[in-house]
Amino acid sequence: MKPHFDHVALIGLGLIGSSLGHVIKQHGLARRVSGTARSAATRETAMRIGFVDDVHEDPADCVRGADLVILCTPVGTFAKLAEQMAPALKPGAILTDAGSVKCSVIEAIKPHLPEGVHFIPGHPIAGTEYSGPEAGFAELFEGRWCILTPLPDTDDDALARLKAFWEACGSEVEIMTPDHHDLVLAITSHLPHLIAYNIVGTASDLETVTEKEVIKFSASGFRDFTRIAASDPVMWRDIFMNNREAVLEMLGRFTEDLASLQRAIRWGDGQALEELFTRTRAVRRSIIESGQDTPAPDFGRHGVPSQETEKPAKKTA
Ligand SMILES: NC(=O)C1=CN([C@@H]2O[C@H](COP(=O)(O)OP(=O)(O)OC[C@H]3O[C@@H](n4cnc5c(N)ncnc54)[C@H](O)[C@@H]3O)[C@@H](O)[C@H]2O)C=CC1
Ligand SMILES: O=C(O)C(=O)Cc1ccc(O)cc1
Repeated sequence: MKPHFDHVALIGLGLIGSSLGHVIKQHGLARRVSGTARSAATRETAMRIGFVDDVHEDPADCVRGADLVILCTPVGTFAKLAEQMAPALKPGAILTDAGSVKCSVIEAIKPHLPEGVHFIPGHPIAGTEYSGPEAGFAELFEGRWCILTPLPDTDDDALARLKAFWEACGSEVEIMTPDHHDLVLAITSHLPHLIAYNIVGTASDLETVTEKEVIKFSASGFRDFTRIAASDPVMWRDIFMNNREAVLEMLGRFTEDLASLQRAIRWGDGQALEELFTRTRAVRRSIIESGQDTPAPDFGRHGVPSQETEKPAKKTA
């Protein structure tokens, strides 16, 4: 495939950054791929696996001369990274991100944007509960959606180039406004994670049921929740801190609906339960028919679930 960009810079080399490195290399989408990571261990791992050509500790060194820069760190880091990178960004470069939230990301980055840099927020709806540089794989984005939320003044040509890049990574691209993105993802991704974190937390807090029993008798429903609740704590802390309004709106609706289920159980209203369960089964069928149900393949399971993978390098005096 003809390179889409000459030089791509990946800021953050976890699941998303390493998967992008792999797919860019596999399909020859760039002549050179640079990466930033805070720790020497992550930089060494990235070079050993070979999904980048060079690594840097300083994000400004990484983006110098790059024509596509992709932020792949937790969304709470974006403002500081944008400030650090700004003086080194090349005029005409495209700056994008993979963050799971869009409105607050735009607010965080826009004040630092130098003149002539095309900023196009993005979000691949593709992931696993694994994190770190060993979790990535080239097929992560295949058949998955990637949402782009261009700003009113986004350059058409830059948008077309970024869209073509994501398509070459295997994704289908959908364009929407940042507000709409945050509302849709609040119900389809953020709330399900909150519910998973909550139910696994509740189960582990139960005094009358031992942790051993929770593990031993976990039916597949609970096990599915534990997979989601093993997702990176820092990444998800940042998502909830940065999509507050939309998550609270959806949580309000969710708790109202939960209360009506509680009422149906209390008053023995089996018909209400059956009607809802029939409706939800149809939703599941539609997802299967749309082809969005394929789980991430096993080769995406080499990272680290449920713990931060890269600690910042200790400062030496
Ligand atoms: N994990 C998933 O399933 C998906 C994640 N996303 C988004 O993509 C972004 C990256 O997520 P993952 O790759 O999954 O996370 P990850 O935890 O696997 O990787 C993030 C990397 O960034 C590093 N990092 C943190 N702060 C940094 C800083 N200030 N400077 C440099 N590096 C720093 C971390 O140490 C880690 O190595 C997040 O914004 C997340 O919301 C989007 C789609 C799916
Ligand atoms: O592993 C899962 O179930 C996910 O939901 C992955 C995921 C996590 C965060 C995103 O912003 C998009 C996709």
